[in-house]
Amino acid sequence: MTPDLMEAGSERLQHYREHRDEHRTESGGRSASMARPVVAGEVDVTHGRILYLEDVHVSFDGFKAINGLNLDIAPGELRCIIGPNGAGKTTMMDIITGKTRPDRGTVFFGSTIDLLRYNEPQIAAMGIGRKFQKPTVFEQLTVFENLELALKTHKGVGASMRFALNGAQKDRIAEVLHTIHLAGSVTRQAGLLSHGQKQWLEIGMLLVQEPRLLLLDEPVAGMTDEETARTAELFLTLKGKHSLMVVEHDMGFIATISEKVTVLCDGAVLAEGPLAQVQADERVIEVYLGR
Ligand SMILES: Nc1ncnc2c1ncn2[C@@H]1O[C@H](COP(=O)(O)OP(=O)(O)OP(=O)(O)O)[C@@H](O)[C@H]1O
Repeated sequence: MTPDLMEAGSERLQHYREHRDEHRTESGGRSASMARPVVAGEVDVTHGRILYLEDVHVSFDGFKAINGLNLDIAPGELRCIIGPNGAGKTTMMDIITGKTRPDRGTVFFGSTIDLLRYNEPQIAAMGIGRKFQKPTVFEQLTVFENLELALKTHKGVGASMRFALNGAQKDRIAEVLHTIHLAGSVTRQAGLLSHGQKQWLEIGMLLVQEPRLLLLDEPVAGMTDEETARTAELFLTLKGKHSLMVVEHDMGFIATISEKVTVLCDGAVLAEGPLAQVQADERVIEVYLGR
């Protein structure tokens, strides 16, 4: 790039920054299309939080699905979220990932990024990966091709397979293959994998994108005991390098991986702490564990 072009670019950026606030909407500046794209490296965790929710509310036709939710997650933490059916766990993840807009409240990624100003693709691109309960790998492609596609799509070259991976990208895929226990199945068609392997592959497809925060919805549902144990090992390996929020009903799995557990009920936090502590909480026993 020539110095002229660089100068013009930096002027445009400066102009955009100066006028950014003028584009904010009445609803607290939540016009996602006007938000400046954020790159994952910019997430400021110096205040000890990668995710921060305060007094979040969402109603669906008058029904309060999320009702004054407060939650924060530390960088590198592995947080387990439990709660009865309808507690608001999925809705909470929908809010964090930009799928659902809250009626009010604060949702921050690090201490500077107001997630309510961004849309779903922007939030994914800035480093929040989400894994839904059902695996959604590309069954006709090989394990390697699935990872390659996830990496290329994330890097913005679309779904094209024409672009060759560079050395660092190949290394990243090799590292992820090892992490998800699929290094021996590189050329295997994804459709031929077991349910557990498909789940790991989908987690791998998120990992190649190097997310800061991973939201995982019932990751061990339908897994064999052995697959569940390996998934626990996997999550313990990921902890520290990534922050993880795991929503799960399998209490054995929670007991293996958890440090701090948050119990949601009626759209708010009912209890929070070590598993043994929340399991002994009368309110928790009443609404959830004692059912
Ligand atoms: N789009 C929607 N329209 C109307 N009601 C909704 C909508 N999404 C969620 N709800 C309601 O909000 C409440 C919370 O639902 P949510 O799916 O978040 O709970 P959950 O804790 O994930 O439950 P589960 O453990 O069964 O998955 C439920 O009563 C649900 O019926």
